[in-house]
Amino acid sequence: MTPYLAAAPPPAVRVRAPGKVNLSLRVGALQDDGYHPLATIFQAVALYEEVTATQAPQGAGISLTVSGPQSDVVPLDETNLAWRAADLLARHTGVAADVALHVTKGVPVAGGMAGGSADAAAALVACDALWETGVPRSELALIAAELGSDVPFSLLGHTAVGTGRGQILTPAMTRGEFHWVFAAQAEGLSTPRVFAAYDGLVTDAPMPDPASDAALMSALRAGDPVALGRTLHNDLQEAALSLRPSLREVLGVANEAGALGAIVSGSGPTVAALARSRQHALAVAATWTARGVADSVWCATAPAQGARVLTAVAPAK
Ligand SMILES: C[C@@](CO)(OP(=O)(O)O)[C@H](O)COP(=O)(O)OP(=O)(O)OC[C@H]1O[C@@H](n2ccc(N)nc2=O)[C@H](O)[C@@H]1O
Ligand SMILES: Nc1ncnc2c1ncn2[C@@H]1O[C@H](COP(=O)(O)OP(=O)(O)O)[C@@H](O)[C@H]1O
Repeated sequence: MTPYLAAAPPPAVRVRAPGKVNLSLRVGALQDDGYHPLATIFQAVALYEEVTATQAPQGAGISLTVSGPQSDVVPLDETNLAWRAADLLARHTGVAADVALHVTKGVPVAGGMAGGSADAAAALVACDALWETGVPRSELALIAAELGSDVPFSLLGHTAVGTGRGQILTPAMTRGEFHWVFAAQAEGLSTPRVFAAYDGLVTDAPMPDPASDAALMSALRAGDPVALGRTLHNDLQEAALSLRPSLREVLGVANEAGALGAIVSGSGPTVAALARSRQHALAVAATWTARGVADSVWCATAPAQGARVLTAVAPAK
């Protein structure tokens, strides 16, 4: 009898990368390059995007599919951050960009939680492994910064201070696990629009200084969620609220539910609430759901690891 020989699967690499919340986001005045200087403290949360990069036939180029929550509103062309990441890495290394990308969404879209940036970080790591380009992490971080200000943090993960446009990172020391709840909205907010609203509200913003967050940093080092809740800060919050006034109620309901702190996540419209424990996180989530102020509610612990390979199928020998 002739043995059945299954075709070997093509080489493929699956990577996951986390979303984030800005524990503090301090924003300076608009610069000539179109960006605002930031002093921010990023924390990666255990809500993950997954990107699978599968070797495509020579000359096939890049293709992309997306699944998961809100995948219908994610672009499928060369504007997608995962696509741009594969293309940029290929140009950088001189490799032919023949790859089929699949993105599984696990972070709210256009929610101020950097889901697209996580896709870019994951695609960089996946294509680097698939193409065996061996680009060091430090160089991947520079490529990541070309794709977006939040992308280097998604590579790094955990908790870090971000300066410059948010791309210059210094890891922060933390203790223990924090319990977050997120109230997401189906309709996102555009990051440039929120920064523009900030410019309209705040004239003469001073240069942001990471030293302003000394109390927050000591709460992180102590693993003290009560102190962390009191020191959460977001300069973009009023701008996001001016564009989406209904978020005030979302913040109010979190406070009624006993959240240790509640803020708009980055440029919004997701609202992040810090809970005392996993049980308390579920209670805050239930209150948001019962009051009908969020389109979806997500619980996640933090900090979470940065972009990393989950599985890899090697080429057939
Ligand atoms: C606000 C933050 C906070 O972490 O994230 P989100 O809440 O949107 O996820 C980030 O600064 C967003 O980073 P990211 O989404 O990567 O933005 P980019 O692609 O670099 O820039 C998009 C646009 O946002 C504005 N922008 C971004 C970063 C910055 N430091 N100053 C800015 O003014 C600019 O108008 C820019 O053209
Ligand atoms: N892979 C991607 N996933 C989600 N959105 C993407 C992606 N690539 C590009 N985009 C575009 O970027 C916008 C913001 O993306 P996202 O990272 O989810 O939000 P935010 O910048 O608020 O954290 C989306 O509205 C979408 O048009």
